[in-house]
Formats: sequence, structure tokens, C-alpha cells
Amino acid sequence: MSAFKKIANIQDIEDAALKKLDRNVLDYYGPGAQDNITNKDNKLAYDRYQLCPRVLRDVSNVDMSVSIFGHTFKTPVFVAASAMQKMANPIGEAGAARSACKNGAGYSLSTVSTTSLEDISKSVAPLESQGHQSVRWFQLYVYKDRLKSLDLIKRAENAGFTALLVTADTPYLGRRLANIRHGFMLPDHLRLANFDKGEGDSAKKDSNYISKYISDQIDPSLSWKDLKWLKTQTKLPILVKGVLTAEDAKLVVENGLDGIVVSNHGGRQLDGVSATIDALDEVVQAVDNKIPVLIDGGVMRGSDVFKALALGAKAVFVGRPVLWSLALDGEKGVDLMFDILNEELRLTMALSGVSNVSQIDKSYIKPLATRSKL
Ligand SMILES: Cc1cc2nc3c(=O)[nH]c(=O)nc-3n(C[C@H](O)[C@H](O)[C@H](O)COP(=O)(O)O)c2cc1C
Ligand SMILES: CCCCC(=O)C(=O)O
Repeated sequence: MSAFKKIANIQDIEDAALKKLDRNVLDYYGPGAQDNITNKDNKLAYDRYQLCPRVLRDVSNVDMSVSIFGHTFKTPVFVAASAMQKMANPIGEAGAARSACKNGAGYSLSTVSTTSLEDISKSVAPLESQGHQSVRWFQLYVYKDRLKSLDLIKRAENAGFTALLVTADTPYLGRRLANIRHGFMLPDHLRLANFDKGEGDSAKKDSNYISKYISDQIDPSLSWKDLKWLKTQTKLPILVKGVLTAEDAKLVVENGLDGIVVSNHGGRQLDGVSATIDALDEVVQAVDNKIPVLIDGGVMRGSDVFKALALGAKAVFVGRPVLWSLALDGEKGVDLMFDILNEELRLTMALSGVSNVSQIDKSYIKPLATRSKL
């Protein structure tokens, strides 16, 4: 048997990355909160839906493009906002932003990134001048110091970001046991690049740096009235990230906000909540096509993307797969991730008998059948 092994799927990328990263980083990137139940279930839940393909349809051309807020993306696979990507690879957030741009995919940048939002825009500028389109969204944490958030919004607008994702599920950080046990520290050579030097330094006195940073800085009193106020402070559409119920989905619409990301933060916040794919249907029903609904959590395969689209998501974000891909090979690693997920989605669509995304609906999936008795 040949020892040669080619990376064939996202799990292969994850396996390779787990061998490369050190414990400080792995403890932070990998696990969910508490007992990791929701993080695991985000993935497993996709297997509880089966595909229901149609045959003998012309699938010689498959178009994976989707439109959101007037932008057409070449793929519904988007990059999720995750913190501190330079711990995975020195190119950090710019590697993922450039790869998303080349692939015509949506990109989102975390407030607590290790590359500034201005530098992200600079990193994609050469690609834009070659004709690639970069659609960049900014994930906003709302600080106790509102001026800090307002300043980020203005800078995001000026740097060409075209939507805000306001994270609603993190009034406090979830209990991430590996970080509590071993401590977690942003390595000394890195910093939270959207802020002046020294941001977060006082939290560094605490071994669980991130948890302390959030409790010092992020406003746990955030409520719907604050989001309504935020809406008056920017022309950018605001998506609420972290919605899991029909009730909250309706409130997003009633409060005049522009979109939803069905998310449990990759299982990193409240452990024990449902997998996101299981929450998607009720959110989509509640929203009744008034605003776009997107989803993240546990997406590892093109068929997972297909199932999310079938349940009404307009697009799907991937979080950890981007981090593992950066760890594997920087920007090229993320290119490989897109190649794999796009090819898997294209093939799932073709083998299901659909040639464009608007044809994908609930008739193409069903809950896992129980095995019939022989
Ligand atoms: C290491 C890491 C850091 C993250 N940082 C942020 C963040 O700064 N802001 C945020 O809204 N979500 C953050 N998230 C959550 C992601 O945006 C996304 O919801 C989640 O990763 C999706 O699940 P997946 O990793 O299974 O794809 C982070 C996730 C990870 C894994
Ligand atoms: C201050 C960093 C918080 C990042 C975050 O959202 C996460 O770790 O899930």
C-alpha cells in the first residue's frame, strides 16, 4: 500500500491541522463549551437528514450562485468570523479574506482579529483590481464603551465592509473547560489588531484571558433597544448572529434588522442547545422570507451545505474548517477548502437533480428513516 495520502475532504484538513497546532491554540480553537455536546451535535445533526434525489434531469450545468443584499456570490459557502487567526498561520485573516475573494464567497472578519479591518481591505485590493469581487462583512461585538463600537462601525464603512454581523449570544463567554484547565493566552507577538496597542493587556493578568476580556469589555446588558439604536448609527445592513428560536427571529424582523445568522457560536457558548440545522426550519418559517436567514455550525461537507439550503438558508458560514485550512497551508489551504466544499456541493446538486440553488427546497431532504425490519 502506498503511504501517499492526498487531502480529500474537510476532515482530512482538520486531522492534518490537529497535528500541527500547539495545545494553547488547539484548546481555544477546537472544543465547544462545557461537555462539547452542542459542538458535536452541530455535525452529527446533518446526518439525521437524508437526501431525496430526483433523476433524469439535465444537470450538465450547475450554478451555485446566490444573491444576498444585492450581491451575487459564486458560492453559498462563506467564511465565518473567528477570532485570532494568526495563531493558525502568520498570514492570518488575510489568507481567508483573499481566498474568499478569489472564490466569489462572502467573508466576515471578527472584531477581535489579529489583522486590522483596514489591512484586510488592503490584502484583497490587488485581487479586486484583477476583477475579483470581495464582499466583506464585519462582525461587531458591542462594547460597554459604545464609542469603541461606533468607531469600529465607521472604520468598517470606510474600509468597504458592506454589512455588520452583531453577535447576540455572547453577553459572557461560555465555559470552555480546556481553557479553564490550562489557561489561554494570545501569544506575545500577536495583538488584537483593530485597537491601539495594549488592547486587552489588563485581561492578560488572568490565565483565562478571553473570558476576562469579554467580561471587562463586552456589554452584557445589550438588548433589542440597543440594536434599534445601532440601526440608526449606520447605513449598513445589520444581521443578528446567534438566533436559535422562532420567537427571537420574529423580534429581529419587528425591530427592523436586516438578517439572521442561525448560530450557536460553534457550540462555544451555551452547551446543550440544539444543533443549528435543527433550529433552522423554525427560524425560516418565522421570518417568512422578509429577511435573509444564514446559518453556521458543523458544516463539513457540500452535502451539509445542500441540506441547509434545502431548509431555507441563503448561505452557510464555515468557522473551524477555515482555521484548520489556514493551519494546513495558509491562503492555499483555504483555497483547497473552497475547492473541496464547492466540488462536493456541485456534485450533491447534480446527483440530486438540481442545476441551480433556487430549485433546492425541502422536497430534497427528509428526516433520517428508521431502518425497516427485515
Ligand atoms: C476559534 C473561534 C473563534 C471565534 N471567534 C468568534 C468571534 O470573534 N466572534 C463571533 O461572533 N463568533 C466567533 N466564533 C464563532 C464563529 O463565528 C461561528 O459561529 C462558528 O465557528 C461556526 O461553527 P463551526 O466552527 O462548527 O463552523 C468563533 C469560533 C471559533 C471556532
Ligand atoms: C474575545 C474573543 C472572543 C471570541 C469568540 O467569540 C470566541 O472565542 O468564540
